[in-house]
Amino acid sequence: FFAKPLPEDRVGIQDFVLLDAHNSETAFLDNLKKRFTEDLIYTYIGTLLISVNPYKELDIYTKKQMDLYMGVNFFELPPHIYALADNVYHTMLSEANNNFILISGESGAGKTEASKKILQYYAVSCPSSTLMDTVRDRMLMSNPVLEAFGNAKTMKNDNSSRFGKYMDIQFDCQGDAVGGHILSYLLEKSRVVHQNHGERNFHIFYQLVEGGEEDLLRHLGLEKDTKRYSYLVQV
Ligand SMILES: Nc1ncnc2c1ncn2[C@@H]1O[C@H](COP(=O)(O)OP(=O)(O)OP(=O)(O)O)[C@@H](O)[C@H]1O
Repeated sequence: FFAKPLPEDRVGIQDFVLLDAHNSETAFLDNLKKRFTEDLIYTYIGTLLISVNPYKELDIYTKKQMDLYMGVNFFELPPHIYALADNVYHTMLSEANNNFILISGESGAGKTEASKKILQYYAVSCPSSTLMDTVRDRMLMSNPVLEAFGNAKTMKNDNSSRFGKYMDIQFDCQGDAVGGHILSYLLEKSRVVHQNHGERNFHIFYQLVEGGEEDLLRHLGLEKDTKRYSYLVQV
């Protein structure tokens, strides 16, 4: 018998709880930096997950990685967002209670991407039924629409969410997803008429003007040239 091969992760300390200098900010940051330079972007503080944005595609979100983390004890494998997602799911089922994942960080930290990784993980790992597929498709496929209307390029992030998002997935006692909600709040409406220097309006306006079909543009009285519209070319 062969044990599942563990991904390499022997850089620094995987869990800050084990850091000797536990009240030293420098030691904390050094550990994060050391791991980050080896493309290890995740580190735990107990059950809390710290993620550092790599700003490049890493080979850590494959189906193989998902399989590795499915149903495995939280601390058994190197820190990963899949471990967190899996742990929350199983805790919910075993405790028959609501559970939540709170994602926070400054603009560009990777919150939106993290939420998408979690959804993708559930899409693959949760039991599948026709209803589940519908829920899954709606949760996953609503993202591009929400991002078109609610995201914009800012100085910090080319795809910055300019609204808060609350998302819930409802599961039955078997662990099948049976429904969900996505609520948006505090949309930065002022961006429609004013953007700071170097920033852009919501993606949808450019997508419409540049990518809209001729008939639609004619119907809306628009021309295929974003430079004609002052709300789209503020400097
Ligand atoms: N895990 C990741 N792997 C690779 N690239 C990432 C990852 N997370 C984030 N990025 C990159 O960083 C960019 C910004 O991330 P994201 O939009 O998730 O930030 P955010 O915290 O939601 O920002 P905002 O608060 O402005 O919406 C992404 O468009 C992507 O290019």
